[in-house]
Amino acid sequence: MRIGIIGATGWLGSALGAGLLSRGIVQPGDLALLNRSGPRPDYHGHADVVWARDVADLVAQSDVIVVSVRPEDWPELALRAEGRLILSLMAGVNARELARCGGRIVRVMPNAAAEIGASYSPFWSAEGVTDTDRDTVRHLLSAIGTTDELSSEAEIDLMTALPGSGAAYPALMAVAMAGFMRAQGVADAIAWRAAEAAVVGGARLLERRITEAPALVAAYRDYRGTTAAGLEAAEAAGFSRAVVAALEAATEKARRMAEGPA
Ligand SMILES: NC(=O)C1=CN([C@@H]2O[C@H](COP(=O)(O)OP(=O)(O)OC[C@H]3O[C@@H](n4cnc5c(N)ncnc54)[C@H](O)[C@@H]3O)[C@@H](O)[C@H]2O)C=CC1
Ligand SMILES: O=C(O)[C@@H]1CCC=N1
Repeated sequence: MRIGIIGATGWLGSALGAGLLSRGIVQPGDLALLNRSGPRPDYHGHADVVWARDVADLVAQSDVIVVSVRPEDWPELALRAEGRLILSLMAGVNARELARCGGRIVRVMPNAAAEIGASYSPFWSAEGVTDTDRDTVRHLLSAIGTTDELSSEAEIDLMTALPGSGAAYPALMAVAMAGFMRAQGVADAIAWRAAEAAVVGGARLLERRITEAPALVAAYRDYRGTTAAGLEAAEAAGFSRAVVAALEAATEKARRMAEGPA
């Protein structure tokens, strides 16, 4: 099966291309790539991938087309892809709009952990997508992590807010934590290591047991010690409310983008 990636050297397109090649899901000669800056002599260690001349050339050389350009760049693509399976990674471009290209539409919401094969990339299939297409989608997404099929397109907007945000909120928390340490006079490198211990070490502790998070919070609270004091102050300052507000704002933005200009 020939795969085409539009936006192949961008953040996500590149991560997907790397994952597809390194896992042998696609052979280099069956991977057609398009970007704005033109062909590169090396693509993730491969010289023999196919660089398309333009969108029409990419479509001609692909059975499945991954659209990994930013939402604002979608209209200018003027994609015509009759009979092709289209995987759109774009936030806020709805299936009705995508269907104008003539292909069978699947919307996927990956995240930046695709870079390390750890994206959770739920997808939603529009009308006309077959069970064979679904198998193809699952197979391709295994290149960057795990997936589930969603039952409604509306859930894609929710998935755009989370998990689409990827490392954004952990990074924001790390910035605030390291900032506190530095403000107390702690050396830069040590301040960052302290933040890393909480954000990265904490995340690793929760890996594959995230449903135990409430019990973990309760366990810390039970000490009635320093962390309990911190958790209480965080909640009093609106920590959980801030998380919900962030996810509401991101979901709302995705919905507004999908509705198009007022
Ligand atoms: N970066 C992220 O964490 C996530 C991004 N997404 C979605 O994935 C899509 C891609 O995002 P990123 O990879 O982060 O963006 P990016 O800006 O890193 O990559 C987009 C690439 O598309 C290329 N491009 C734009 N117009 C083109 C055209 N006409 N022909 C060929 N190439 C063209 C750009 O030159 C760029 O390299 C976006 O629609 C975004 O909403 C979804 C989930 C997470
Ligand atoms: O921030 C964005 O718009 C992209 C889409 C989802 C995550 N990142």
